[in-house]
Amino acid sequence: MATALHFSGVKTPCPASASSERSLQYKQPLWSQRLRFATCVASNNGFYTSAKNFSCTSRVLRVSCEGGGITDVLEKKQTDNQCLGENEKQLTCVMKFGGSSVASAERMREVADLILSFPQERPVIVLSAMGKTTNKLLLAGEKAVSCGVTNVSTIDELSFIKELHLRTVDELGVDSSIISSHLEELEQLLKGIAMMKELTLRTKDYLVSFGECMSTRLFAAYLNKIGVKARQYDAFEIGFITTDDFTNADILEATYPAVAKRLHGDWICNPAIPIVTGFLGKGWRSCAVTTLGRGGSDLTATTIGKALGLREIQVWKDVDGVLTCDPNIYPRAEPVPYLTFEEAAELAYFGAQVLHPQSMRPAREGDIPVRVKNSYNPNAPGTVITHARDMSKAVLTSIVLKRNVTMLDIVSTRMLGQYGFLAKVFSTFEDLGISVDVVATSEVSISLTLDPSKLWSRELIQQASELDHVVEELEKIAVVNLLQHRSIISLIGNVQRSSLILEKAFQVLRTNGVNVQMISQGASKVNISLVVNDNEAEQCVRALHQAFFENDPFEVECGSENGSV
Ligand SMILES: Nc1ncnc2c1ncn2[C@@H]1O[C@H](COP(=O)(O)OP(=O)(O)O)[C@@H](O)[C@H]1O
Ligand SMILES: N[C@@H](CC(=O)OP(=O)(O)O)C(=O)O
Repeated sequence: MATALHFSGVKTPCPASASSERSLQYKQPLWSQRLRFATCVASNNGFYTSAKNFSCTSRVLRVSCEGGGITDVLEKKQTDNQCLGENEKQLTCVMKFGGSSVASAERMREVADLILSFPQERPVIVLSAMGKTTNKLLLAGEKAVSCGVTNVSTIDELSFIKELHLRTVDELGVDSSIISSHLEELEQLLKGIAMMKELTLRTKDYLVSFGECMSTRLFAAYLNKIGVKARQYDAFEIGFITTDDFTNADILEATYPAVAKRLHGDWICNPAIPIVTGFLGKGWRSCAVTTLGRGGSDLTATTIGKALGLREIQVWKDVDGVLTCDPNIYPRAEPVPYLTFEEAAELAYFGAQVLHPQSMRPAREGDIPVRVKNSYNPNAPGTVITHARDMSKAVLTSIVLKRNVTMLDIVSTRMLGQYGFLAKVFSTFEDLGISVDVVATSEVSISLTLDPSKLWSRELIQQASELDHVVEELEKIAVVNLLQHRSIISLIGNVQRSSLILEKAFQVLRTNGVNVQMISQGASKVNISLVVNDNEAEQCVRALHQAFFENDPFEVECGSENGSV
């Protein structure tokens, strides 16, 4: 049945006219009036016709129909799934907003408006914790270990988190009961840590989960308050099944069908925008809350994208996309318009904080484009990451820096031609559970770097003794030189043009008096890695950026037409 459209926002006066098109402006976002789920009908002096071309942006509804003037616009209310049009039965995309995008009530309002400005989408929203909440929670946990139970309530970071979330409740005008039990439980947990004088990896994951659990509840409540039907989900309750590697868990295959069933099923039964906690999962054996590694909400988003076979995965950040280098090292970094999954994965793995290292895998497997956008500057085109792109003109795409890397030079004590040397070296690392980043070998020696993220997840003292242990084990078969405070500079680009890249890179490094201690061209064909001293690394990145992206006479001299030099 057609009923008059009662938007709570005030319509701008719009006299009846002979025009076949009407634009109506509303104070409230139209989406919040659930117009998305309505069939719009235009009335021509009492004769109702299905509106042709019914479109709306956030606050403007534009309706046109054949056969004369429109005097009113009516909607057919949707009450249940029977009313979902065939193409409305699918969610369309996932939009992930990182901590910087939801750092305050004001930012949450802007993000809500941003989502509503895509009325054609039926998105799944993934959120990180507000601002720097995850860091604060970890610090609070560390302080709790030694501060004594009675002092827990005075931990600065706990006060900060409480104040931030309660202020956000107030400013958004939502009910504080949606997060009050979480805040109480958080304090109890910190008291538990203080009592035990211990913060295990498992407890760390449970502790940081409060950040995402609260941000999603706040945001869902706000959407519901402004009339946009939204439903909050804790990822660990809807099928995000992971390994039990606390602080760095991997998503297991069972996740995809479970998440699809839950989100799709709920949408079909009772459509409401899903608001899902990023970063969190549930260990398959422990059944405890796990986390996917720092920045893991990107992986949550791509996992949902693949699970539901969505059209696009959007990750909204505070930068205009993936940039030519870290803007904190060199502010003149430029957005990269297109990347392949392989380039993006390599970039993330080698240290570009902008994407989680594992996040490209589900997107690549599902062949779903990932768009990296700026929530502070939505009009910027951002970066589109797909399976393939035109590489004919590509030389260098981005420069990435990974600091504080440990390098090992391992020289066999045996004669040339001794088989099994490489196998012995790598089995030592396997036994110790340490992964290796960059490798260069000759018949009797290996230089390699150790993945710092695997070491970082351990206590500092443990790290030092693990390194001693590595050296001890390797010294049974080789002379080992442990070199710390190194950096890996990764040149992500078209390795088909490696000679050109290397020629140019080495000229820059020589001019800057930098000695490269190791070089490796990965099998991926998109990455050349150079190892230099930590204290020279940032200067190298800036000089390389200037040479590759800012003044380019060199390419004309060295590059040949077909790309090989
Ligand atoms: N190559 C790069 N391109 C874009 N941003 C980068 C790059 N390297 C480092 N960054 C940093 O990554 C930040 C965005 O990632 P992150 O903080 O994880 O975003 P969010 O919390 O919004 O998901 C940027 O603010 C920027 O400082
Ligand atoms: N809050 C988590 C997860 C995350 O993905 O955050 P962000 O999207 O802000 O990088 C972290 O800080 O690691």
